[in-house]
Amino acid sequence: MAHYVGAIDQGTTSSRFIVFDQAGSIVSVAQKEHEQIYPKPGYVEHDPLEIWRNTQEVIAQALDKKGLSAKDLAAIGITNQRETTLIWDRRTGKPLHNALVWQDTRVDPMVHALAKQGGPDRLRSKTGLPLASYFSGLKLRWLLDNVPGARAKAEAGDVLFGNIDTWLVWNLTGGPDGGRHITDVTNASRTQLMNLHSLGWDEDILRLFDIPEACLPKILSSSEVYGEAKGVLAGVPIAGILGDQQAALVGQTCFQPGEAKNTYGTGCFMLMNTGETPYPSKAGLLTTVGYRFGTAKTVYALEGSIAIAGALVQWLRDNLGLIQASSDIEALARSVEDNGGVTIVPAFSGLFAPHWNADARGLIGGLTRFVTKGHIARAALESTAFQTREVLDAMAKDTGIAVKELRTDGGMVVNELLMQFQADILNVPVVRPKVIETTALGAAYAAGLATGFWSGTEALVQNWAVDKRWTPAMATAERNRLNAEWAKAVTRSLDWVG
Ligand SMILES: Nc1ncnc2c1ncn2[C@@H]1O[C@H](COP(=O)(O)OP(=O)(O)O)[C@@H](O)[C@H]1O
Ligand SMILES: O=P(O)(O)OC[C@H](O)CO
Repeated sequence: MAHYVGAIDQGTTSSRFIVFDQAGSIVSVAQKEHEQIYPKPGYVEHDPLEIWRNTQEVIAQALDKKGLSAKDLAAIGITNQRETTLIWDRRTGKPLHNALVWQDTRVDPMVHALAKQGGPDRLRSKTGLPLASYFSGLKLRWLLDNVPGARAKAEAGDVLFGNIDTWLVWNLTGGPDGGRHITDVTNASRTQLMNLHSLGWDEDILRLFDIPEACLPKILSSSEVYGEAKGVLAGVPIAGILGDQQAALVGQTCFQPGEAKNTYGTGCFMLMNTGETPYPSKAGLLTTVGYRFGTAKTVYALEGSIAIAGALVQWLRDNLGLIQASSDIEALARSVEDNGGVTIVPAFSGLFAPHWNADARGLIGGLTRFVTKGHIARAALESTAFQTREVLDAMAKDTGIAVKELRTDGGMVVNELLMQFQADILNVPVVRPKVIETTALGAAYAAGLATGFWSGTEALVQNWAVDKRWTPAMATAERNRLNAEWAKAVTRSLDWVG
């Protein structure tokens, strides 16, 4: 009998394959980074073939490490960086262009043009999303307009569109040889092409964006058997698909309305379960699909998306050479007592929630000759905490719910300095669960629920356990002073270009 469930977690910086047992504990893991391609300012691309190769490699490695094979897996789930957009040839399986990553801002001119036509309100009420370069729809439009011959082939159904989930399922189920062209409702909700109420592609928006429906995948639930894998996982049912932030919501077992989690990876994303009807935001949040398990009712979420969190740590490492490894930032930040008056606003792709200012750009403010590398490191970590505070305030404004404690996960939460500062600046306790790979865990849960490996959500809630809790320890006056400095710096970063 198969004792485990596997999950592919294809993130912005790396691909992982993780094997979980019935208790939701990690049995084996393998991970590989892929190249970030920056052809010009504002452009961010990934090579889809590299992602597919890495995915196959990490699957084989994770199984090998523990002497496992496909027979040991009851099912696999897939979770992925959302919105990242690619098109490929149905016959050859070859991508027609690098994938346009969610952070890529090349469609800003289209955003401005559509805004003049009065699009934003219509789009928000139908899709829950503001008009922004972040989502897939306009990225797909750019590819169809700019890759020679792509539009005609897409109209004929010979060129397929997908986010990374769709690309991986299609390849895992045979590629040109009968691969399934599907997505799940959470990923579809981030294209800005899906109607949040009918959960189908919206004809009006397809017309507005000039997208042929023939190239779009079929939208399915987040938890059902989509097909069997071929290759190294031959015969294993693929039974769960969730965008990575929704997967973390499931992995953190936020199944009750009002429960929320915050995932600190390349970006930082807070999602709150808002129950079975879409909850419109007036405070700059996104309304999105949280999850849909098989034929059960769809659960919606409010989301505060922050584009740059861990990516700023990577930037200090790769572009400035201040640190050798991301993990070095904590010691460097601890080498000083405070931020020395420095504030960093990492508006590298504009500012996302709650500002949605495409023309914002990053700044480092408050520099004096006193400032050292340590202060820069500290201000970099603090920027994630300040952005999270803005998002939590927006959640409270929209829903009237003051989160009692914040469940965290993602690559940055090993950073204890950040976790304490986060609790201090929110004035809310911050909790880290035992398993911080909740993104992969959520995808595994979706797959295991569909195949009966887990009996229901109650069993999953039993699996969740606290590793560490940080309680607020900062004086109110200091918190207010720091928050005011942050607000001032944000004002200066807005509308920098354009
Ligand atoms: N100790 C650390 N302190 C701060 N940031 C870290 C630390 N370790 C990793 N990171 C950051 O976490 C991010 C990776 O987290 P992960 O959840 O794997 O991201 P993703 O899913 O977006 O690929 C990177 O941006 C990295 O810079
Ligand atoms: O890869 P992550 O974890 O930074 O997540 C990216 C998000 O899905 C983008 O919306």
